[in-house]
Amino acid sequence: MTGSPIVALHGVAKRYGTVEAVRDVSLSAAAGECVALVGHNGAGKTTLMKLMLGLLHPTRGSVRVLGSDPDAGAFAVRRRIGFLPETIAFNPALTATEMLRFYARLKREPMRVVAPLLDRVGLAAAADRRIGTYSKGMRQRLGLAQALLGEPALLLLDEPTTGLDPALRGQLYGLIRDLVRGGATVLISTHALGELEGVADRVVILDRGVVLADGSLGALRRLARLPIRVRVKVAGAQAEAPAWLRESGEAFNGHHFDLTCTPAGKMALLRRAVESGAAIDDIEVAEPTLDDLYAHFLRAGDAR
Ligand SMILES: Nc1ncnc2c1ncn2[C@@H]1O[C@H](COP(=O)(O)OP(=O)(O)OP(=O)(O)O)[C@@H](O)[C@H]1O
Repeated sequence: MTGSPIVALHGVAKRYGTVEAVRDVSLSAAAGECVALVGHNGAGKTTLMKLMLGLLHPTRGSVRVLGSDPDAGAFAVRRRIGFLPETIAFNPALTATEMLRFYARLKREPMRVVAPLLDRVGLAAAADRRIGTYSKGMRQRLGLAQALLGEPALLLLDEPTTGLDPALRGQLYGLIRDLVRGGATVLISTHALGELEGVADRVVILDRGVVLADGSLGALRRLARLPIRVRVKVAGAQAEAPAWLRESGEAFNGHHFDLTCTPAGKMALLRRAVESGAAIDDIEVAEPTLDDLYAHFLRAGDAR
């Protein structure tokens, strides 16, 4: 990380009455970094974003955004932040152009930025249609255009892919990657760790207000050391399979054996299977998925 972080939280807690929504959270995001906040419902993702926006005051700890305390609410800082809330309600009677002009005025941005922004999010052709006629994906893209007003240095996107089909999700993540390449810092909250490959530089896994893990997907995979599953299909009957396979694998479905190995042991296992020659018909290797990784950290959190 170079320079001072764009977002820095230290020992942050937030209570709503008796509910401890966030407990002792420390995290940071550098310029040009995409950080994902991943957690189930109620994990504290939205609360963290609201703290970063200065909409909430922490019960404990410190929050710094773009070098300032967001609680102070300085306009110069707020205009450099873009926010896409989890649910955004637009006036259905207005067109996208009218709506975005309204938001541009609030952010003191010139009207000339509106048309290029709508083009950037793929809404140029529908710019003068009433928002009431828009699909969920189109409304979400309009929400993103609103968040992008003023070329923000920091973008907070609260569950931006909820309700989007896989193609639209891919487009949204493409846009996010472009913004990050352009130097913006992006924080995305999501339930779906599986979507983040190639998008998030870092992932912060949250559960019930606590950070369970924080690192790149590669680092989290190394930390979790989840086993690799290998399914071996034998050519003949299971009883005639090579002894090493019968001893170390679990017979499955008449012609298969299921085995697990560590990443370091994978090649040795595959060589052994290949050396068994015609006795083995096929080998399937299933690396742990991101959903497996997420489940692992949640289990580890439960055990604490
Ligand atoms: N204004 C509030 N008053 C009381 N409790 C609240 C308030 N806002 C949030 N909470 C509680 O704080 C906890 C964290 O909520 P938060 O909305 O931050 O989670 P989240 O991870 O964004 O969840 P989701 O994925 O459902 O949006 C939850 O238990 C929630 O019920």
